[in-house]
Amino acid sequence: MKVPTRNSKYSFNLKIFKLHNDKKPTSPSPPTSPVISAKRNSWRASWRSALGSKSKSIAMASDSSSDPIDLEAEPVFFEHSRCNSYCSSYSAFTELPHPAIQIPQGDELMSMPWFGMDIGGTLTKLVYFEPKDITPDEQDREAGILRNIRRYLTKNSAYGKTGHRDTHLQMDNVEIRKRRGSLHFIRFQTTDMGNFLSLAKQKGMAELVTTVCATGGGAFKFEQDFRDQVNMKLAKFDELDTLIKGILFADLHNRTECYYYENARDILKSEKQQFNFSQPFPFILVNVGSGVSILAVYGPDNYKRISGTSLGGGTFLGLCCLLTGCTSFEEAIQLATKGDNRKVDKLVKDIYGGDYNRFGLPGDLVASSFGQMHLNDKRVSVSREDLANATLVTITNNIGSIARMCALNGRSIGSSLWATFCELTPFP
Ligand SMILES: Nc1ncnc2c1ncn2[C@@H]1O[C@H](COP(=O)(O)OP(=O)(O)O)[C@@H](O)[C@H]1O
Ligand SMILES: CC(C)(COP(=O)(O)O)[C@@H](O)C(=O)NCCC(=O)O
Repeated sequence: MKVPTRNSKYSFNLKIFKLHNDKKPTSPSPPTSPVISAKRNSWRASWRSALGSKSKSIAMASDSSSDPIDLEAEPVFFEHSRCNSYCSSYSAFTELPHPAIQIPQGDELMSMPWFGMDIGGTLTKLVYFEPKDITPDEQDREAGILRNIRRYLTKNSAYGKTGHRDTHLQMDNVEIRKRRGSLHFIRFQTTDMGNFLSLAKQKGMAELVTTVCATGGGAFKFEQDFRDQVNMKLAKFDELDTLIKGILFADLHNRTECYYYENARDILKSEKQQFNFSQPFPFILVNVGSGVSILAVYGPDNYKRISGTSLGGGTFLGLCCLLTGCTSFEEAIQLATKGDNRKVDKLVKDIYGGDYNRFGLPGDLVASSFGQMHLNDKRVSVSREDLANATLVTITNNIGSIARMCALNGRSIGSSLWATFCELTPFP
């Protein structure tokens, strides 16, 4: 994967690295396409019925185990916030819980308001379902507190010091558990959890909400705080299980969610294009949060966490703050947009004087990230923007390389750890 290095509008949204089989199949041949699409679409049927959707789909036994993974294909992406960070949270209340998860009985999860939370290492993502099909009768019966919460969340886009509603991500006309309404996406710094709990208490949430579906490490870390401060129980769902379900949910409700870059290798010609994610399995999912988890996904309920790296979004932000003195992600990205990593990194041509032809390494390829920064004259001439850009390129290139290595290892290493992966990937 090549990450844009200059003159491009950055957003840190590399979350899904799709290694898809859009290219000609290699030996052995996969089934003919009608069979593939019927099989691959089978997850949609069960998904739709779980969500109570009326749309028709092909219902067949799910088995995508013969699908190859094309290692040469370009990665595809989902918009960062809606489908990735937030998907854990909204899938929590759209999906049935894992059998091992203790879910409260009765109406605790069914009564409004409906919230889902993903409490990550950096950001907490809160999803609120606003019912839009409230009958006059229901409106009369609606408790004052519930109405106030609804109004407070939907009329504002900033809450407390760091709370922010991403209005551009809002999903309207969504059907969940036979109710129709909008999904609102709110985020705040996880370090602000204390303030969030105070605000929740102040708005009367504690009197109305007894259980909230939650994913992410913070669902464990803050469980007791929720109980003690707002008398709320957390129904915990695993973040990676729900991540996959959330992606499928988002794609089902918004077919333009998944995209890739055409001509990705040429930044001037590269163009964002919609990607058809209707036949998704198998794929490699790279979930870039504070750290990075890499999953091989074979079906909605069939995946493995095959690798990870501690060099993730948190590293980009942390290093940028250290190197440039910036204090927010937005600032870091702004700086990176204007910088030039070539003033910081050592390129192949800085070493070879041009391309390293024998192994196909172009002169413009980064040979050594930050490789010029040991030289005083280079150090004094770089800008904060260049340093931010080089940090972004370092982190994203590294994630891309690891993701690709994971796929390649799957082709060549036949260990038990990789058993399913190898089985699903007919390696030539
Ligand atoms: N507004 C923001 N504030 C902080 N980090 C952000 C923001 N927008 C994007 N990010 C990036 O996203 C990363 C967090 O991603 P996320 O998926 O929410 O991870 P986590 O679940 O670990 O909190 C940060 O480390 C940062 O690189
Ligand atoms: C521990 C995590 C799953 C937590 O998820 P996050 O809050 O970063 O989204 C993730 O940070 C991770 O996979 N870190 C990499 C650990 C490793 O394999 O080196």
